[in-house]
Amino acid sequence: MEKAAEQNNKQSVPVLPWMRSPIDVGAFDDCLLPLLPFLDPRLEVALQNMAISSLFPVQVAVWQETIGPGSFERDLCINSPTGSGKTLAYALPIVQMLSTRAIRCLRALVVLPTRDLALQVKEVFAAIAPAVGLSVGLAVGQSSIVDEISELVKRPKLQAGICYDPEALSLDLQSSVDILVATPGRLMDHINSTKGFTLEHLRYLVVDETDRLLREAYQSWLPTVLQLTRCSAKSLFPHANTFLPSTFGSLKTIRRSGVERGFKGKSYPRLVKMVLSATLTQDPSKLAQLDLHHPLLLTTGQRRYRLPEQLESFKLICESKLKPLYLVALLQTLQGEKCIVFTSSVESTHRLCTLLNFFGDLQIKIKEYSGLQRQSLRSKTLRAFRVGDIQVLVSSDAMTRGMDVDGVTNVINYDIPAYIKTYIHRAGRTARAGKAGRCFTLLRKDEVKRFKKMLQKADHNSCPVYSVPSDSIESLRSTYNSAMEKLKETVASETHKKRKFKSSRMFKGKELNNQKV
Ligand SMILES: Nc1ncnc2c1ncn2[C@@H]1O[C@H](COP(=O)(O)OP(=O)(O)OP(=O)(O)O)[C@@H](O)[C@H]1O
Repeated sequence: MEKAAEQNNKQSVPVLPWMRSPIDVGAFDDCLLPLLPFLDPRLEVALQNMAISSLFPVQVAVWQETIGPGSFERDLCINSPTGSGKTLAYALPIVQMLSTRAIRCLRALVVLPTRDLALQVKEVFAAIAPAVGLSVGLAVGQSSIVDEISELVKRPKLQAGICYDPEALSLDLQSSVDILVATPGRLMDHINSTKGFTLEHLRYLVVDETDRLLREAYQSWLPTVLQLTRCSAKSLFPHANTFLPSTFGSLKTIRRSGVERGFKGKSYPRLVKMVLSATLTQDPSKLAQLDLHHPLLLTTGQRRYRLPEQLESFKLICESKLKPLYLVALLQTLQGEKCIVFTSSVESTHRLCTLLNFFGDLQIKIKEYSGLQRQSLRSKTLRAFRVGDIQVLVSSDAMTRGMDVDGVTNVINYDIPAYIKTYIHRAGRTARAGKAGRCFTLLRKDEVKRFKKMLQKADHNSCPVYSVPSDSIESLRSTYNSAMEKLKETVASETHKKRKFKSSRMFKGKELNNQKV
């Protein structure tokens, strides 16, 4: 026992020296808005309109390091549990800092791994930024690239009959947004091809869900952004010979080499980075990619992984083949409370959702949400789930990260997550913002030990068995058998359709190739 605990502790000692002396977010209390030093009164009103009357501890801690005495001098790495309010923790100080800007140009960029997540974060900025005259844009590929460009870049009004120099025109393009929330792919599209889209004035870069974003290269977006925001002789006075509006009035934003102590070789004002996750990586090689300046870690307590305090975990132990029955019985006891059921793959998400919908008398609206679906369908499902038209969402891990849906009181792991990180992100869809929530995990007997060990990594030692009455399982058997029959038929017909579709596409492809020859 002791040996295991010792090993766990050893694992949690970070390799990087700066990670060993973090700011403990746990030492902060909530802070009522009127008591928050330097808060712009216009932002206070905007927050009140969002029904926010005080800031959460992580938000107070970040405020201290940005608007407070910390003055954005260090890059911030924020490791704080799911639902603790990380979005506002970075959005509020950025908006407050930019509230005094004279000329509109792109000064803050927030990058997130998925469209739905980017949309959600944009909503938070959109609720506060207009109060101080700032505008927020979204680059996620939701609309056509042409529409997106017209929202991000302002074109000069041209008068008919006058001949314009195209070179001069492209210099006149200006950003329509101060803050941009983007997914990496669309960001790269704009960097590569949108005239007038520039990162030369960027002052804040937020990498939300950092460990997920660092796991994949996403068209090398990070090295590209870092390269474009690095100081160079050219970026010192980019258009020295032209009288651009951007060189007037916004001199503060022009990058120049700093001579201040600690800033040698860095541009100044340097690009401030804020990186966040509920399971922030401690891997030095991954963090090195971010090129952090004198980083400061903000984390809650000693443990690397933490679950929300209000989360209760339960396990349901059953044979593999009885899992659907236990799930249905559990859903019945939850009586239509908002619930997310997680599976291990997009295929099993589809199968499970189809099967559940064959249990005719459940009287619960159940839909799937997975990476297999078109984005538009996924967003539609999510909207319906938000407003309560759907009560149960069966999801693959596409849903695990960051999604904030009000009123989700239960999370069910139909399949045991492979890692504690996955458990944290799944379970974290409930028990958010200090509210209560429950996470149920269906387990085979032989999985119980592994599951217990996994939860210990997050210091989560209480996970009692949740018993489903055996008579409710028995009463479901006949419905289950007929639902399974229907599922088999549906799967067979879908496989047949897929094959037909595939072969018709191959045939069309061959025809096209023959035409080319
Ligand atoms: N100061 C506050 N007062 C009341 N509610 C708040 C406050 N700050 C944030 N919230 C609410 O708390 C919820 C969780 O916030 P947020 O999505 O930022 O959490 P998070 O830490 O980013 O979680 P995750 O790690 O899952 O992404 C949201 O519904 C948000 O509106």
